[in-house]
Amino acid sequence: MVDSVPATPVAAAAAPAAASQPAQQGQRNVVVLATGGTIAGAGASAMNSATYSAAKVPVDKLLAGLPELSKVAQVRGEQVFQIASESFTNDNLLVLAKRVSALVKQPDVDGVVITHGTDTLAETAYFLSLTVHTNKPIVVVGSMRPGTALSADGALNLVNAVSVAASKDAEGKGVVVTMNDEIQTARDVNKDVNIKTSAFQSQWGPLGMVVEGKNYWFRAPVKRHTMQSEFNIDSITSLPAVEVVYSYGNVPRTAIDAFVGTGAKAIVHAGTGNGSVADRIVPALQEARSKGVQVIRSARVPYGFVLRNAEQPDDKYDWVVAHDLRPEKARLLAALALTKTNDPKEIQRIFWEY
Ligand SMILES: NC(=O)CC[C@H](N)C(=O)O
Repeated sequence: MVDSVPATPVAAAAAPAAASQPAQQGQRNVVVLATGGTIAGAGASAMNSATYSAAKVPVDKLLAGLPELSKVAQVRGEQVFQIASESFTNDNLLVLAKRVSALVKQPDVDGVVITHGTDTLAETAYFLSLTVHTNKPIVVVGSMRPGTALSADGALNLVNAVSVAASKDAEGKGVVVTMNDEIQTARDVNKDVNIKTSAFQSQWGPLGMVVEGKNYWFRAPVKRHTMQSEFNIDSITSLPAVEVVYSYGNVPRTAIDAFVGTGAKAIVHAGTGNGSVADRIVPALQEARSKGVQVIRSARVPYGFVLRNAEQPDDKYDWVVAHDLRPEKARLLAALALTKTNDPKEIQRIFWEY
């Protein structure tokens, strides 16, 4: 563990804070909301690409270390949290989304960047895409190596994020993630690889690339997001409890019963294969449903998607399928759906549309 923040190649550049650099004419205004993660991490030496402390470097220092930002946009930073993203809670999501929503309403803000740990970055990005009503670009970014490491990836990822957030051509494309030169849509992207800088992947492919400050778009998202969303963070004050139960050979019903016992409103089953459910736990899920708990059938298999009434009779059991959403993203969509309805047909409609 590293107690203090050593001088870093990024931070040691010691340029004036990007926010205080003179504005270039016609520059767009981007706010960087910092939440922690490796992009704000620091290791003991340049060799420490994987052994380091996340969430150490404050946003002002991060921006000051990147004078290139002043060529891209007029940038100012805000420290919202300073945490590793595996420790994100529902409350963190609500606080962050409400701050983003407030900022995008300001006429002097053209785009917002969120710096974030990579472990749950895709969850936060998806939550923002479901709940913030705006056409302005929202970009979530992290890094796989701390700024102190050789070949650190955070500096370019952040410059790319600000560049996309400042772009007119990114308007209306929803929340995106800029890692490894790619522009990914929040809904589809996941952290699929650890250690490597090519960590963020989508089975449907990136929307485009950002190279030397210019965006190259190849496709656009078709699922509902931001302006088309029926969920709005401005009217959400808490999220219903939705929990994930992971499946495997010899799985017991213990976790399902425990979550029902602690008052879960929905259980997302991370099933094997096509979202299959072991015979031995089907009764536990049926009992949960009979007590009013929603059952959402997803898959632990990363690619493909779960079909309704394949593997299990969803119509008969009154269950919902998670489409192609990973269990952790299905948790978020189910929680938002439950703020509106308790009808599994409506919840299924929501899972098809978002
Ligand atoms: N690469 C990272 O950002 C991982 C660091 C940490 N586990 C986090 O998610 O915040």
